[in-house]
Amino acid sequence: MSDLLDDVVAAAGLTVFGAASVPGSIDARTRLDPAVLPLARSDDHDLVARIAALRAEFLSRGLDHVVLCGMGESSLAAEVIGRTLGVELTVLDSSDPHQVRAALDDRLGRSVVVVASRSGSTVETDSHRRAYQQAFEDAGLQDVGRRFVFVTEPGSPLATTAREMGAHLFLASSAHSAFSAFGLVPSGLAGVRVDTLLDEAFPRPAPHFAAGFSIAPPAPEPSATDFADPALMLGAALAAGALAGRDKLALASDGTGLDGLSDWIEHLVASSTAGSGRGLLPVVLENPSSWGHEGPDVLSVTTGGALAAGVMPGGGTAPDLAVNGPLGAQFVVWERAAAIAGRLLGADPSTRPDSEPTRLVLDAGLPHETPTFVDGVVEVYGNTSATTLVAAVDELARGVPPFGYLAATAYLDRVGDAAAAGVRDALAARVARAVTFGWGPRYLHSTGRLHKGGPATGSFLQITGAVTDDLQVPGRPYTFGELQAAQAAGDRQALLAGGRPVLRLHLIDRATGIEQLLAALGG
Ligand SMILES: O=P(O)(O)OC[C@H]1O[C@H](O)[C@H](O)[C@@H](O)[C@@H]1O
Repeated sequence: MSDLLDDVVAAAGLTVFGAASVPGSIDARTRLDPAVLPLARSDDHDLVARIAALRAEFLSRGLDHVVLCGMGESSLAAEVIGRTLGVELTVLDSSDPHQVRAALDDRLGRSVVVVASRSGSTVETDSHRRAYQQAFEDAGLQDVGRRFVFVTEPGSPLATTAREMGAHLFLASSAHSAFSAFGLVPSGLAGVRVDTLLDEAFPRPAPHFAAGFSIAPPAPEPSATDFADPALMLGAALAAGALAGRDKLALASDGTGLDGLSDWIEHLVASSTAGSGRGLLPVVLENPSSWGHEGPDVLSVTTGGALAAGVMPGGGTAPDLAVNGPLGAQFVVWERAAAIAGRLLGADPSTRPDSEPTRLVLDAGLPHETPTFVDGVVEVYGNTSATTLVAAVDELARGVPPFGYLAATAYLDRVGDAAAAGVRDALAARVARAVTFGWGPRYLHSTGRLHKGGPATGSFLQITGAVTDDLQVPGRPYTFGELQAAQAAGDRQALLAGGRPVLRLHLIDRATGIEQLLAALGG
């Protein structure tokens, strides 16, 4: 792959430079031409100061637990920022009733809730807002509206709700970005020094961000290499890789601290290249040498940058590309690179996932299905001739075409049932195909679009679980459990209608079922 990158770079007249720990390193700290810096918006100039003032107000009221309700781009950047910088932020992007209940039960009296949605109409986010409002009222807390912070676009229904509730409101008037209010408000309220993050992203002097930030003395006249553009190199490499058949983008942290970044990149790349018919399938790996890091259809990329020269990430496994730099610089480079790759691949950036399947199921009622067979605590649904759990999964995997992929999706509690994520590695070790893992409904907002809109080379293993403690969505005729079941059923129906094979495993007992599944796959 390094040859491919070299060709791309040479063709573009660029030079790769930086402290390369591996061939193909891209230094995300490389200075960008100020003319191409994004986010030249005057309305953000006081954002940092507003966030700091609001945090101080909350702390003075004893509100020190920040919950973020938002799906996809509206929560992923803030989650990565908090995770990377070690600042606690509770992210709620699930319809699982157990996960929602656990969040509501966690320090409710000390909680502030950030409701983030660009459109203001995303069903999960609206449901979370309703659940928190109800819980605050039931607990007899005062000034409920002032415990909410809304981040949305001007004119969205959420802006109206915020005003009606007397809540704090941040209007983000441009496209999603880690550096917009969507990334900065929740993380800043939770205690992240957002000015430091911005400094990492926009090396000084940054004329577009001058107001609100300290301004360094003018830099010396830049040399030609200072303006080599890592985003252009990375974007060109991603697109060139996809066009050359490397359409699985294996993403891993190099172990130097940017651990949640791959999930954010997954969403960014999937949404930027979906709709092109030849999108890149992001495959988030546990580490650089996990199953799935190599293959003729794989472009492997690590992110990090604190490794000494010559030290390979992941205990000696060299990736095709290494993108090095601190978190802020990574955000800038990846956002632009994904847009460039999408453009080169002919993607339509305006496509959004279809929420119609969920709505149809909610309207018509959940389908009545009978398991094909039951193995232990796992009900198996789908068109299979197998009679055991492992045989059914193996049969599904055998049907994946060469260079296709197997996507495992889990409509479970991603905190309480976290062990289910181990299914990815276990499956990948078993089948000679790319294997992805996504929590439902979170993945519907990112890779879900590729599953249905990309090449029809995927097979799908959907995992659902028994709900023992359901929760009503206030003001709606359904519970969180019913919403979750409708999302899972809607996705199954949409996949099957598109001719994609689907096997569903329903865990009658979640913890035992996960253990049983992992044991079966490892056997
Ligand atoms: O911010 P919202 O309007 O609530 O949208 C949340 C998510 O919805 C859709 O899934 C979009 O494809 C995502 O890119 C977006 O992040």
